[in-house]
Amino acid sequence: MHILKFGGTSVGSVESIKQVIAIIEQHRQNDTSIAVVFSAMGGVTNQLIEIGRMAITGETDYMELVRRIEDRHFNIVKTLIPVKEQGKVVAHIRGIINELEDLLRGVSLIRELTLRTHDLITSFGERLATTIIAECVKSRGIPAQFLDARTIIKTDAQFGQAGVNYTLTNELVKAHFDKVAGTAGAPVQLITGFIGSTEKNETTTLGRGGSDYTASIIGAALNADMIDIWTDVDGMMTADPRKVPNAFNIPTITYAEAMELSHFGAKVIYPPSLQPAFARNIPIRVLNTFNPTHEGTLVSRTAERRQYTITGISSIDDIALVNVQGSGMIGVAGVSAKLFGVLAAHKISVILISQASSEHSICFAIDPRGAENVKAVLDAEFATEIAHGHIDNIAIERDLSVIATVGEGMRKSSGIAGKLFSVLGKNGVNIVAVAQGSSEINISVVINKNNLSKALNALHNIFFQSEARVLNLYLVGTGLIGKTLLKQIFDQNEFLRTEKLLKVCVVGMTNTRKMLLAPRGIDLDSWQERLLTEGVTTSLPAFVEKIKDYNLPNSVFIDCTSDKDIVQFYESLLDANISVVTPNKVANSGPYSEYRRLQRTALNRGVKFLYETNVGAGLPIINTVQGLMTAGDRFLKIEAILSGTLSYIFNTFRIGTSFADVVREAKEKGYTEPDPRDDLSGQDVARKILILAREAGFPLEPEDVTINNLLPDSCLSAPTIPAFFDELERNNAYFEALLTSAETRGEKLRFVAGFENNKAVIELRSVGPEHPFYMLSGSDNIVSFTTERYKERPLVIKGPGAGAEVTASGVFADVVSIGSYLA
Ligand SMILES: NC(=O)c1ccc[n+]([C@@H]2O[C@H](COP(=O)([O-])OP(=O)(O)OC[C@H]3O[C@@H](n4cnc5c(N)ncnc54)[C@H](O)[C@@H]3O)[C@@H](O)[C@H]2O)c1
Ligand SMILES: N[C@@H](CCO)C(=O)O
Ligand code: NA
Repeated sequence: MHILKFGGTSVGSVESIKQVIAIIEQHRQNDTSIAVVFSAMGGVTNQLIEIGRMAITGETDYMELVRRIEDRHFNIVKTLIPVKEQGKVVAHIRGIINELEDLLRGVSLIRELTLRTHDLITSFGERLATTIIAECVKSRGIPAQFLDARTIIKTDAQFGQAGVNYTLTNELVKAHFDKVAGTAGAPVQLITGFIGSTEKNETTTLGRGGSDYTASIIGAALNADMIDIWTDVDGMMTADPRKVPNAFNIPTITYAEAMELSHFGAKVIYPPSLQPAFARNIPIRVLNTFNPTHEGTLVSRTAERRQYTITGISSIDDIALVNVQGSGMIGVAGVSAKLFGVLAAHKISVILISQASSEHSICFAIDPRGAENVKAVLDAEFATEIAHGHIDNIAIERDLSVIATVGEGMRKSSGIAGKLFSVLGKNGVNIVAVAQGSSEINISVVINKNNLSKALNALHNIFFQSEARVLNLYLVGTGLIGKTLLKQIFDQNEFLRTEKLLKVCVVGMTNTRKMLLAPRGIDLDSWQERLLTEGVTTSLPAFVEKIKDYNLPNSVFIDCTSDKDIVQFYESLLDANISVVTPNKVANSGPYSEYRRLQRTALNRGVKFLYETNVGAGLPIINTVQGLMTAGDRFLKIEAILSGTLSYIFNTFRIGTSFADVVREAKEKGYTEPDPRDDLSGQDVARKILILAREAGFPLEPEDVTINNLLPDSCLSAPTIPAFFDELERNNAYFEALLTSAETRGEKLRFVAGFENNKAVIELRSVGPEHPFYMLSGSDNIVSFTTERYKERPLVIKGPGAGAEVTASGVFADVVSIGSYLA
């Protein structure tokens, strides 16, 4: 025997009832013997409750609502039953509605609605729906029979949520089905869900999940092979898809997991109502009436081997936490008995409990709507203890949520809690309380409500690993480097997704004119167009505020400008657990205290502040210095060529050519700063040697760097970039003289930065063929580190140190390393 149960949405309309009939026919063709349980048409139960309420207050409009219910049912008859049979069925329905109307007249006369009558009124929903569907099924030539569950399910008289008398019920169910099996054609039993009756034949209802309960009771009594719960979603999902867009179907789940998940708000099934079936080890499938070929979710005692260590993540979005603490609780037996005794006596349901072994405090989560009441109750109950100072005031904390991570795979497997806390920590989600039962299949954490969506998505992303981890990027600056970076991300996305399980998603971008924020991602093959058409006027403060508002997990802010004002936002971004990656040197080359503060903030927040491209573009210079420092080496001396622009210029400039033209070429090749005066003045190199010295452990200030000027004063003071180029033209002889003097000695011009004995000096030198800096070409940078461990021969890094591709690539590598760190 196979039991099918169809919920309210499955029997809510003509179309869905057609689906239901098709599913029943399918089973008949497969020759399975079935019994089918139905809920009321979607919305009807609530309408009946409303009608009852109106009837007691004497409002007569309730008849209007009754008419609407009647029309909805008649409409099914008219569309799904052949005309010649309609009269009989309409009369039948009319008869049932008349009974309801008589009952309501009684209620409105005596102005009283007992729970008993309330149950009777709501029973009409299932009775009407099942009657009609039975007629529809029969009219299709399928042998079928309407079965009023009140004749087989016997309960006590606790109206509203009646307790089932299993002994009697099981006997009646078996007897009925035995009799049916002996009847010619063995008609399919179409059964009203939700209702039963007392021994005195008074109508009762079975409470929440009532029709599932009916299916479960009958299935258990008949020892069914399977129970199918047909609903309007493809089974249970790994998380609520409204909160976690990447949630997906769970193919198999255990009873225990289903129970844990549903307690935390996964509403597809209500497992307590399936208890009779669980007890008999009857598998249950959750299926979609509107997508009947989908495999849905199989709920059974053991789940098959899983791909993931956890099964699902669920949440209760709004809870309050009550904290009872005080020195008088330590080592005193009976405090918790008293506490929870009082809560039970006041019918206060506790969602989660946590007590640390110090016994100094107990906290528990409750529905926030009851918080005031709980406080009053506990204040009264513990008045003496509070007065004597044994217990502090009862404290209530609100605006919290609880997230449950559930799965049999967590049992006896280490590292899961570690992963969970680490992900939340790296995303700046503070954990207010924690609970894990010894069953180990549920770890629950209480967090601030405003972090709920971020936490759910971050956890889902990390635990369901076959899905790539998402990095959310915000890019400021879509100039040379920014644009190249976007192109590189676009080209590399597929590789990152498949090989590194990393999904890099650009969710915001801005330049000086427009900004665009799209939490669902911006397509990188058309970002220019989108920024132009959908972007709004740039406001950096607004951009940063939005980033914080979105509160997306694994967020990275990328500053691809040379702007001085953006830097002020870094700290607050890091503070909000957003990593920062930048080729912009401004932040790291201001006062030492600011440099230090950013480092500290990132460290304290567990996020990253990365700037490899501050020195030597994509060359691994910063990482190398940091590596040596971490391993305890000590820096003695740094000597370097750190300007790609100046390297290119002195490798290209010849007597008889224009120095200004060579500078223009460097700019066109993408080597110069947005303002090339920064390169030629030595400012850019000064910043770099300052940053290197700081990374090497020396707290240098900008004024500790001496720049021996390369340029004549008139060039240095040029007010605009065009004026600067004019001055370069005018001073061509000066640059030729420099070059000639070097060449006559057989040497080359090199703009060298040196750091030794706490002093940094930058100057133009001419070096001979024996010098390691002689053999450089193009935009090459070179840096030579003399350290305690690299003393005899220095550690040298050399290669192109400027240009769009190599710089963007260095920024990209920083971004990807954050992806690995967060994983
Ligand atoms: N070119 C290189 O080889 C190289 C190497 C290493 C580091 N860098 C650094 O990369 C950074 C970017 O250089 P680039 O050549 O791409 O510059 P760019 O002038 O081409 O681009 C700068 C972008 O930033 C935007 N921008 C500037 N201020 C802004 C603000 N306040 N708000 C929003 N957007 C703003 C501009 O609109 C533009 O899109 C600089 O800090 C530079 O020092 C460059
Ligand atoms: N303008 C810089 C870019 C690299 O930081 C240079 O020429 O070296
Ligand atoms: Na670098």
